[in-house]
Amino acid sequence: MDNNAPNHAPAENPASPPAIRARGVGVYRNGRWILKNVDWTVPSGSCVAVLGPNGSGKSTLTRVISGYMWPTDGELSVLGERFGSVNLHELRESLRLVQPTGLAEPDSEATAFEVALTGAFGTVGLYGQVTDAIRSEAERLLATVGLRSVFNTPYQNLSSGERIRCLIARAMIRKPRLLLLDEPTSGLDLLAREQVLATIQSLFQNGSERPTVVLITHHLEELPPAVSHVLVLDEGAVAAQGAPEDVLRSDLLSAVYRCPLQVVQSEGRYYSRVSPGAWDSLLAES
Ligand SMILES: Nc1ncnc2c1ncn2[C@@H]1O[C@H](COP(=O)(O)OP(=O)(O)OP(=O)(O)O)[C@@H](O)[C@H]1O
Repeated sequence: MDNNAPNHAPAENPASPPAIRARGVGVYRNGRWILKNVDWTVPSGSCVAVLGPNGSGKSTLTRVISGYMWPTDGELSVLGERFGSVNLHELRESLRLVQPTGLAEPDSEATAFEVALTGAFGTVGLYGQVTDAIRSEAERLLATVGLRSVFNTPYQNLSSGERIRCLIARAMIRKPRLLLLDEPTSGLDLLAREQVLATIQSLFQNGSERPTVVLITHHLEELPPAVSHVLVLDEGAVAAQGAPEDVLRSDLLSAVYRCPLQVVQSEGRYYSRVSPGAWDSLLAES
């Protein structure tokens, strides 16, 4: 990796502990390190992105942060609580992980509204007592993510983009302090992708109760302008981290993605353009 790759951790605010603080975090599985020596600090209330190609360790890092995978090495604190001395069950009450296809799929016959309501109880089905306050919060959140017109549509009939926005509304109903979005735009067409990105951006424009958001993605096109810090992973290690304008550089990302590309910036968004003639080198035998 380029020795000039930026490695700027965001400044820590002593008044509020960082949402995530990793020091030398590593994960060893099946005879190799799938995450290596990760130092990373995420300020509370920020929107950050984890970027990297397939197999670079993004999901592993997400699993570690959400307490579903235990690090082999290093120190990790999430929401001010240090792993090893915290009750993970209690910590998970304050964080939410949203994935297009998660382990716990919603009841497909439940309506979008009912799926959003289940977020209040952290269950797949709707078993708890639904109060008026929970109902009105679910309605407000579904409207915020642009799903007012499909309130009563069964989840199974929602489009892929509508489903992920419904899951974001579901995740937000308990006002999590940390929201992990693992490739929320995976498999979406352009409009659906932009609607999800607009949803994430809107979390940062509305209200003071916004959570810290960690967005995991392969593509720099999928970073909303709210992203203030980017962690780039390559083969389980930190390739670079810092402000988007410092990290989303053509040379750095060409090296990480093993593909000559040019990064174009426009109005807070970033786009990659594969360099003309790159295909010749991509098909060259090694
Ligand atoms: N439990 C595990 N045991 C062994 N190897 C694993 C385990 N989980 C992940 N890996 C390996 O670790 C590497 C990183 O995987 P991970 O899923 O974190 O990458 P990723 O960046 O999320 O990839 P993608 O973008 O394709 O989802 C891969 O080579 C994967 O095969």
